[in-house]
Amino acid sequence: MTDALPVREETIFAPASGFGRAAVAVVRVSGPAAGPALDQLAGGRPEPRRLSLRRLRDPGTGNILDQALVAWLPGPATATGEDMAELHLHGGLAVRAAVLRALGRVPGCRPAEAGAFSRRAFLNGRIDLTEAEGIADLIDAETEAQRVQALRQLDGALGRQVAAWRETGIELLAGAEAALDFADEGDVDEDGLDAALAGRAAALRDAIRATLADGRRGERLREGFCVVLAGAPNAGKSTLLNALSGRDAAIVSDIPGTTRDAIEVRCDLGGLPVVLVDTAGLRETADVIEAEGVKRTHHRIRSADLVLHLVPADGEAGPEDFAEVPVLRVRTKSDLPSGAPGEGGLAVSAVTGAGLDALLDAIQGSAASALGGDDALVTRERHREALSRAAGHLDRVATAPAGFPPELVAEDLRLAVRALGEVGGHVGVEEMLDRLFAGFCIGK
Ligand SMILES: Nc1nc2c(ncn2[C@@H]2O[C@H](COP(=O)(O)OP(=O)(O)OP(=O)(O)O)[C@@H](O)[C@H]2O)c(=O)[nH]1
Ligand SMILES: [K+]
Ligand SMILES: [Mg+2]
Repeated sequence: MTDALPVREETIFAPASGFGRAAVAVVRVSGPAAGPALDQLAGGRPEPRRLSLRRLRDPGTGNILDQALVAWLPGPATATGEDMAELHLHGGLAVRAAVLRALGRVPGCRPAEAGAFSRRAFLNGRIDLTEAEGIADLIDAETEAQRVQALRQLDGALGRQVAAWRETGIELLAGAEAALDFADEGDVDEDGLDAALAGRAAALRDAIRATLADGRRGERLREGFCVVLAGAPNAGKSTLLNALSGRDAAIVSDIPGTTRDAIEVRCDLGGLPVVLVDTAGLRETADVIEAEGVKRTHHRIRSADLVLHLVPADGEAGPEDFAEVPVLRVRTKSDLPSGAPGEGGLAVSAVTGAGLDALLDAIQGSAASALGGDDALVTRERHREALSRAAGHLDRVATAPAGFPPELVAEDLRLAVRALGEVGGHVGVEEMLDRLFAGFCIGK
């Protein structure tokens, strides 16, 4: 990132490790007063980038607070780009509270709000927006596949690709601007330039569209593969949710219409994140609360990645209309004598456990084919929206009819570059102007 922003004036501090007692608690400090904070609490700044054992004292009273490992990390080559200090304390609640209190007394120091360290890292150009999102996703990752995807994004896979596209877009824009400048002077072959420009814009558009045609694998992996359990009341949905997740998450009873609110349980199936959703049984009902539950069920079904349509061995199939969502029919209560002959699908019994492993395998298989395949670069709707917009502007350039006003071509390229810049948080035009003047320097 090239847009240099001023270093923040304030110094922030916060525990970097979790809450609750632990062997060690790490407190991080970032900003111009990080050094003075070490001077006042630790009696000086140790050798940079080395952990040193120090007695921490309250700067007001001189009382010893803890024995801690202390690091002095002068900027700008730090996580935030600012001067930083790290205090590795004994992880007791009172120790940490006392040290945080003492830091609060250092002039210019204040507690950090959520995300403040990453925000500074972004503002100081240490990471781009996609890397900041990668950090957040890595911290939130619950399954192996999510961890791998988050780390790939933190490592810059998406950021680098989009930056390369943006570079190409800036080159095209510079070319278009130059053509505009010299159009009146008659020393540029306008038709030839237009054809080349259109061809390169089309290639860039196609590259972006190919990346977008990923079946939303990246977003689904972040959010979890959503499996909705649906069927008539008393089909055994809540019982099956509990059996599949190994948790007593949903209320079960022999009263039809027990479940009203959708109940979600997140699971790890072979390293893949799967969200199981229990829903209200589908039926016409005069009960307003149950009717609201049924409405919510329909909503859940529409946004599902897979619907398990539960049909009890001893009962009716219930409604069959599940729109465009993939449906797996599951015959429940297979321990009961069957009223109707089985018509394919899987048969399970929550009472005997029969068929549960096969059902889990089937769910895992669907999740694997939806989430697996080539590594997805796009992991959020934000990326998808900006990239689609960029591709749309490039498409207008690629398909512009002969004689299309060059100002409008340049404007579309500018908007495409801007949309690409939004992905990584680079939206400045300075860089573009630098390049324009550097690449087309003709003594004007
Ligand atoms: N024999 C047998 N009974 C089951 C099985 N699964 C569920 N049941 C019983 O079927 C009844 C309904 O189970 P629920 O899990 O509450 O059914 P549901 O589909 O969630 O019902 P609603 O929330 O009312 O739509 C309960 O009495 C369960 O004990 C099974 O595999 N075998
Ligand atoms: K029930
Ligand atoms: Mg239920």
